Amino acid sequence: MTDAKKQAALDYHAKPFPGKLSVELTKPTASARDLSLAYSPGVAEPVREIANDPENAYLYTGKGNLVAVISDGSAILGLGNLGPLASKPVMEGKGVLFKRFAGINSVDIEVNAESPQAFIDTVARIADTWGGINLEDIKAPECFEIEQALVEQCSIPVFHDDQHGTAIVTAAGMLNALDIAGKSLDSARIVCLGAGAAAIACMKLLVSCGAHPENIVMLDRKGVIHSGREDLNQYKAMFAVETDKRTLTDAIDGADVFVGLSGPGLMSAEHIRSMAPNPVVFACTNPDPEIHPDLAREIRPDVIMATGRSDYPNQVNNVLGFPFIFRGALDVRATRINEEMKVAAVHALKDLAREPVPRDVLEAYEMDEMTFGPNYIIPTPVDIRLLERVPAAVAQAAVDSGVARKPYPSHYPLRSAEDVYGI
Ligand SMILES: NC(=O)C1=CN([C@@H]2O[C@H](COP(=O)(O)OP(=O)(O)OC[C@H]3O[C@@H](n4cnc5c(N)ncnc54)[C@H](OP(=O)(O)O)[C@@H]3O)[C@@H](O)[C@H]2O)C=CC1
Ligand SMILES: CC(=O)C(=O)O
Ligand SMILES: [Mg+2]
Repeated sequence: MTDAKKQAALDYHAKPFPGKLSVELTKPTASARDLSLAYSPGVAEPVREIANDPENAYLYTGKGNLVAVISDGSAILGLGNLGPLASKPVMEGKGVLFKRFAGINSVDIEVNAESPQAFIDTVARIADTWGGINLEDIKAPECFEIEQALVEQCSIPVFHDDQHGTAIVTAAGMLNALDIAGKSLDSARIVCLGAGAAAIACMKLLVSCGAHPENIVMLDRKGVIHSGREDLNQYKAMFAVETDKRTLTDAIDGADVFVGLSGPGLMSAEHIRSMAPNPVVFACTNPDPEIHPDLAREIRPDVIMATGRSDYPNQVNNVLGFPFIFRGALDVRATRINEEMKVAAVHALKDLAREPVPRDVLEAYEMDEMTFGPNYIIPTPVDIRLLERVPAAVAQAAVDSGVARKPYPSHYPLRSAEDVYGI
């Protein structure tokens, strides 16, 4: 970023007052009567009702439309382990996106935990008062153990966004990009740089969608994850292949697809030059991708290029996933976000990209045209149709797969993030 853009980003967060979120009141508080209902003595009535039946928390508190965004700051974007406090702008940012795109209230919680177990215990102890828990920017491999334990211990959806949100959006974009490139997932040769939270989940979901594990070469800091390595954790070991390739240079030669979920600037001009015709490059590290899109396009005019950023075409970023997935899950009071719900979200996102783009989206992006093709493989986050389609698909999948505690919402499809209660 230029110095001017860096300053603009700091000013945005600092002025006119610090931070990006605020709490608002939803009931009148002007009179003594109002206060006697909102607080003492009136507040005792819902307390008694909830003590009698915990389900009443959905009726008398904001629980049903409230998600906790929880991090330990151990993998903040691609910036690394900078700790809980430094993660707060990102977690507030996730809250902004929950509210802006899906009308979901959220509070960020940054946990200073000395171990995965301490983190699990902290979250498990507060879980009951939320509608859902969005885990964010927790590094691998700890994130896998943390998420699994919390899914098992909690009766509300627990979703590690960097794993599943990223994987859902990547899979949707990938299916479209390969289609545009005249290729298919089941025969594509895929290189994944990174073997952490996002990378492992993305490759797992691509395999569920039709990619062949033997066509995937994954790399971590030590190079190619191959069957001869003895330093692999169980998650990386799932992707170990028999190969004599050892470096990114070896692996990328002739590859159809590059997925970067690793660190900035790790893909060189030589790497992209050596890829197969019509290469698909998802350089998804934030804020600075594995290769700059301008450089990628200059070297490979035939590339289908995506990044995690808002300021270039094809934003493959979990912002297209978590607000809408939680919307659907909350609205049917799902006990978890299962594979069926994730796959439903993939297809809703993928299919929407193939429809004509509304004028207000073009205006928001200052474009005359966005048409399904190399520069438009996935919808943009401001597309209101996401709120209509993705929660509906997720909610239906939750009902069909038996994890919904309420029927498919009668007020669906949703038309506005300001009107999500169906009142
Ligand atoms: N666009 C999007 O929506 C999203 C993008 N991301 C991006 O993905 C990246 C990873 O995030 P996440 O999975 O949560 O983090 P993790 O810490 O869980 O994983 C990071 C992975 O990157 C690997 N890595 C780091 N540096 C290098 C390197 N020089 N060469 C090869 N591999 C390297 C690490 O290797 P090792 O295992 O050896 O340490 C590790 O496997 C971040 O940059 C983040 O911004 C994440 C989520 C969403
Ligand atoms: C987008 C996101 O969640 C990340 O880069 O970590
Ligand atoms: Mg993240």
